[in-house]
Amino acid sequence: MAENRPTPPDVDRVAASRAAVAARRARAAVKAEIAAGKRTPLAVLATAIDHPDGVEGRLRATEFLVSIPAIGVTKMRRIMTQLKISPSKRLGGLGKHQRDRLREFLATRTVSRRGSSDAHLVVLAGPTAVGKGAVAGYIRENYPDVLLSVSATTRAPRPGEVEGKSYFFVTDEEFDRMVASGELLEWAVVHNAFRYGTPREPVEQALASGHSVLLEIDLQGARSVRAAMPEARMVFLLPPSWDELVRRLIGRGTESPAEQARRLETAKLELAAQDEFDFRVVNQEVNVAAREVVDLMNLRKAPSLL
Ligand SMILES: Nc1nc2c(ncn2[C@@H]2O[C@H](COP(=O)(O)OP(=O)(O)O)[C@@H](O)[C@H]2O)c(=O)[nH]1
Ligand SMILES: Nc1ncnc2c1ncn2[C@@H]1O[C@H](COP(=O)(O)OP(=O)(O)O)[C@@H](O)[C@H]1O
Repeated sequence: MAENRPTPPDVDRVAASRAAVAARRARAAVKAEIAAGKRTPLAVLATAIDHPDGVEGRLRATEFLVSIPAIGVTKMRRIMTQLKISPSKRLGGLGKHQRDRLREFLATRTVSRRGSSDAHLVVLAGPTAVGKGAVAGYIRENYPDVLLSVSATTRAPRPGEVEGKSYFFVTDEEFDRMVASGELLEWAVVHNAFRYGTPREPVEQALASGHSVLLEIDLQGARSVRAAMPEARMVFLLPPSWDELVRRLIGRGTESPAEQARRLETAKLELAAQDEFDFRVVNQEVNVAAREVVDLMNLRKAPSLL
C-alpha cells in the first residue's frame, strides 16, 4: 500500500494549493467587507501597511480598488495611473509615496453618489480617554461640512467651553423637562456623575435634509441610539493598546487617581462591547482616525480623480 501514499513533494503541493485557496478566500472576504461598507478602505489599507504579509497586505491594489463601491475597472485603471501604482502591486508592497497618495485619494473620494438618501447617523463611542473628544474636535475644526450634534449636559462648563458649541449646559430641572417632553433622542448618566443627552430635533432635521450627523456619546447612549434607529452606523474608537489607553487617561490629568482607577475598570467593560459595533477605528493618530470616521459619513466632496 505504501506506493499509493502521496510522496513528500505531492504532500507539499497539496498543502501549498490548499493554502492558496484559503488565502484567496480570505482576500475575497476582505473585498466583500469593503463592498458591503463593513470596513472602510482606509482601515483595510492601514492594516495592510501594518501587516504586509497578512490578508490585507496580500491584496492587489487593483482588486482592492474595484471592491470599493462606485469604482469599476475603467475608473480603477485611471486611478492607478494617476496614483502611479503598477497593476501588479500588492497593498503591502506599496512604496511610501504610493501609500500616501492612495491614502489621500481614499480620504478625499466620494464613497457614493446616491444623493441625499445617503445621509447617515454616525455614532462614535469608545472607552474613556481613547480620544473621542480629540477626534470629534479635530473633525469640528477640519471638516466644517460635518454636522456634530451638540449634547445637553448637567455638568458645569470647563474653562474655554462655549455654550451651544461644546454643550448646552442645563440645570437638573431643565434636563428633567427635556427628558419628560421627549426632546432627547437618548440620554445617560455618564461616569456615575452628570447627565448627558442628544437633542432630537437637530438630528432629525439634518437627516431629513440629507445631511449626515455625528454623535460622540458614551456606550449606553450608543446602545439606546441603536435600539431607536437601527440604521445608524455604529463606530467604536479603539486605542492602539491597553497601555496607551492608560497613558492617555493619566496624561490628560483631569481625574484623581481613584477616579482614574474606576474609569479603567469601566474601560475594560467598554472594550468588551466593541463587537456590538459595525465599524472599528483605531485612534493611533487623531487626523487619520478623524478621516476614517468622516469617510464613513459619505459626505466628502467629489475629488478630481473620480
Ligand atoms: N449618552 C451620551 N453621552 C454623551 C453625550 N455627550 C457626551 N457624552 C459622553 O459623556 C462623556 C463625558 O464627556 P465630557 O463631559 O466631555 O468629559 P470627559 O469624558 O471627561 O472628557 C464622554 O464619554 C462623552 O462621550 C450625550 O449626548 N449622550
Ligand atoms: N491619537 C492620539 N495620540 C495621542 N494622544 C491622544 C490621541 N487622541 C487623544 N489623545 C489624548 O488622550 C487624552 C484623552 O483624549 P480625550 O479626547 O479626552 O478622550 P475621551 O473623549 O475619549 O475621553 C487627551 O489628553 C488627548 O489629548
